[in-house]
Parts: sequence; structure tokens; C-alpha cells
Amino acid sequence: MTGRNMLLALDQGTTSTRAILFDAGLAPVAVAQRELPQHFPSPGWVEHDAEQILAHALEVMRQAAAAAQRPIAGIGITNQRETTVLWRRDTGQPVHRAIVWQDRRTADFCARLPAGMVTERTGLLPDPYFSAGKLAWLLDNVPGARADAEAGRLCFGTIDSFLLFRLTEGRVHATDATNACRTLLWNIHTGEWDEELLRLFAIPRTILPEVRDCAAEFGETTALGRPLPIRGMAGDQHAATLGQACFAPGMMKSTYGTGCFALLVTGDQPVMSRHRLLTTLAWQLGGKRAYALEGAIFNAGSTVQWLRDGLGIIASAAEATELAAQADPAQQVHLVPAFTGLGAPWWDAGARAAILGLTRGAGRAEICRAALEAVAFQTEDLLAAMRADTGGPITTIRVDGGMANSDWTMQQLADITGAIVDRPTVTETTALGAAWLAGLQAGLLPGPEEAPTHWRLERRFTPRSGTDAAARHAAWLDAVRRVRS
Ligand SMILES: Nc1ncnc2c1ncn2[C@@H]1O[C@H](COP(=O)(O)OP(=O)(O)O)[C@@H](O)[C@H]1O
Ligand SMILES: O=P(O)(O)OC[C@H](O)CO
Repeated sequence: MTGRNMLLALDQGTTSTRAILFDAGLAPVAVAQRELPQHFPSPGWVEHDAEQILAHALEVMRQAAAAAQRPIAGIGITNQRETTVLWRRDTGQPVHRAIVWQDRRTADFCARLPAGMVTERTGLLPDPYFSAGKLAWLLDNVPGARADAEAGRLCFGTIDSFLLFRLTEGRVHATDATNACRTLLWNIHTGEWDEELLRLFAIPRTILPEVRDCAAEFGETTALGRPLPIRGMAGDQHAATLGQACFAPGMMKSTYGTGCFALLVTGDQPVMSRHRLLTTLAWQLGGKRAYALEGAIFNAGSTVQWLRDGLGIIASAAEATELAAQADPAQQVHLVPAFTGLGAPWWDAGARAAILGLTRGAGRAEICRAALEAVAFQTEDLLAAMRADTGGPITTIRVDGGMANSDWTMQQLADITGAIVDRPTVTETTALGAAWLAGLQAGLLPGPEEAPTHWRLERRFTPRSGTDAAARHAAWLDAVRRVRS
């Protein structure tokens, strides 16, 4: 970076909202965070209070920005994807709580959709995970919403779009292409809202945001006490791909937070998956789209949380690793973490979690090992699908997210997948990617075609021989077969 300006990233995630101030070398200098309350009004339903998200976003951005000793050249926003907000154009007030990506209320509706047509246009599957079904539910279930929407009185958006609207006091109703491509309403081939899909979901065009590049002038906010430009925007997994500097086809990042999201960059043409992966945007810059194959696993770190809070067999996430390392290698215990069904490549909403292979000799250590190993096995299932879709090997995985802190788990990941696992020095890659986008737009950083300056290796995990990886993975697949609905 040639200037000395700073960059502010806002990472609005499923369980927390974080702001990170980055210095001129893209090193984090200040962090502020708030946990986000979750609402579960019915089994399988998950909601967030969008006003509370805004309040937390303002609070953490103000805290982090207070540490800035130089001018802030731009704000980058990154967010939990698919989560759906519908709000009044005149006041900015949401008409209902946000419906979160994990929410399954539209499962029956989605099961009736024409899967081939939806996948061909969006690269996605007609699953309740995505926004369009949630938006249709809001229009049909909030009194007066459909009439107000048709009269142009409502706005739809994902969290990025809602925050932008409010940060700019209603002047800008926009989103970026990576968030748009997760709605099930945006055509990944044309890069536009798709008329056929709008008809299928009965969505009035007037409520949709304008779609911009990930690095663009999104408007100015005065919410931090001085005018600041918003210059970057991307869904969190796409921002993490940029933060991991996965700029070339064949590069892959895998984020192990609550869930796990693996993106393999495939280049400037979409690779349509034949193995139930998602075809998605990696980024859109300078009007040009880059594509990726994505595998989404719904439960990764959340399984460790369940061991701690549900079963109560560990006191901290770190203890799971300590116990796993002591487990009896002769015990063949498997934990299939299908707490909310199975994501890619199975897409089985009815599957439920199970622990299999227990004997009287099995205990806490073996269950912890099974929980951590499940992450490696599930990643291998995604990699197998990616290899089959692209016809090429995957040699290296760049990892991040809370669970990537577990050295033992990362070594298992290398052993099971046969790929090198690289962990960078900055594991806040989502925020890093958003800051990078803002820096790019501000003209302070080079584009993806030039050698990245913001990625440095912290630790490399190399696959070991003699670990019976193939036999262990085969036993895992047998366990998955048993929990399928
Ligand atoms: N040392 C560790 N070993 C295993 N899991 C861990 C460890 N540290 C954190 N985690 C898991 O990582 C998750 C938090 O990661 P984070 O990236 O902050 O998630 P998110 O952004 O989805 O909220 C938690 O679910 C936690 O159980
Ligand atoms: O909030 P995270 O980090 O769990 O990410 C959520 C994903 O974007 C959902 O698709």
C-alpha cells in the first residue's frame, strides 16, 4: 500500500458483529465485537433482529474507528449471506425480523420448485438455505406486505444491503454481485436479476437492490461522526476467498467457523456442478465475474459447542483437541453432525445427527476425536465432488475460522484429504477481504492480477503416510449412509 491511510472492515456474521481497523499494510490494529442474540420462534426457524444488527454494527465500527490515527480511506462491509430483510423505503424500518440462512421454514415450498431450471440459472439448488423462498414467505405472511411491495413502498435486501441503506440514510439501495448471486433470483450467466425467477417466486422487481461490483463507490456515511466512503462489499465467504488471496483458478479456501464453507476458484467461466456443489461467484471486479465451486457444511465448530454446552463433556473448545489427541486408536467412533440436516454434497434436510460405533471402551476422548475428525471427513467429501467436477487435483487448502486454531484437526484434515493445509498469519480473513476491497477501490492496493501482498503463511500441515486415510474415510461414508433420511 502506497498511502498511509487506514481501512475499516465490518464483518456482520451469524453469531457476532465485528469491526476491524486495518493499517496501511493490512495488519489488524483494533477489533471490536458484539455477540448477536438468536431467535428460534418455531422448530427449524431462525431469526435475527435487523435493527439490533444495525445498532451493533454502529457500536463496533465506532469503537474500532476510534483507534484510527490516520484518515480512513474506506469502509468494507462483509456479511452472513442469504439472510433476508424486508423494510419500508420511507423509514428504513424492517417489517419483520430477518429470516436467517439456517431457517428451514420454506422446505415444503422449495421441494415443489423446478430444480433443473433454478440450478441452470443460479448455480444453486432450490433449498430453504437461499433468500428467494424466505422473501416469498415474508410477502405472503406479513399483513399488507405484498400490496406495499407492488406499490414500491418496500425494499428487499440481504444484511449488507440493509446496513448500506441505513448507513446512507436511505439514499442507496444496492448490494454487490456476490450477495446477489445467493438470492436464487440472480442469473450467474447474465449477471442480472432473472425475470423468469422473479415470476417463479412472484417477486416484484421494484423491491430489488441495484447490483454493483465488490469494489465500488457504495455511498458515504456520516454515522461515525465524519463523512466516510463505503467502498467494498462482499458476502463473507467471498470476502474470505479474497482475504486468503485465492486469486488464481485451482486455489481453495475453507473456513471452519460455526459451519464450514469451502470455495474453489474456477476462473472466468462458471463450472456447473454435476456433484451437488454450488456454482457461485468468487468476486466481481471491474465488471468482470470470477466463479467458484462451493461446498457448504452446516455444522463444524457448532459440533464442538454442542460437546461443551449440550453434552457438557468439555469445558472449552480447546479441550476437545487435548482429549482427541489422547483417544484410543482402536476405537472406531464416528459422529455425523447432521443436527440441521446435511449440506453439500448430500443436501439431506431430513438427516439427523448420530454417534456410531460406541463400545464400553469409548468415552469423552473418542467422542471428541469423532467430532473433530468429522470436519476432515466432510471436507474430503466436498473435495471428492470438486475433483470430479473439475477433473483436477486439489493440492492445497488455505484454512481460517475458529476451528482452524486446532492444530490436531488441521493435521487430520491434511491426512484425510491428502492436501497441504496452509494457515495464514491473519485468520480474520473475512474482514481482511472486505478491507482489501475498500483499499482496492480507494486506489491504494493492487488488483487480483498482481501478486498479493497481504497473505503470509503461519503454519503448514503436510499429509502423513500410513494413516489409513482411505479406510477411515470409507468407514465415515458408511456412518453417513446410516443417518440419511
Ligand atoms: N481450538 C479450537 N478447537 C476446536 N474448535 C474451536 C477452537 N476454537 C474455536 N473453535 C470453534 O470455532 C467456532 C468459532 O469460530 P468463528 O470463526 O468465530 O465462527 P463464526 O464466525 O461462524 O461465528 C466455535 O464454534 C468453536 O467451537
Ligand atoms: O456467519 P458465518 O460466518 O457463519 O457465515 C454464514 C454464511 O455466509 C452462510 O451462507
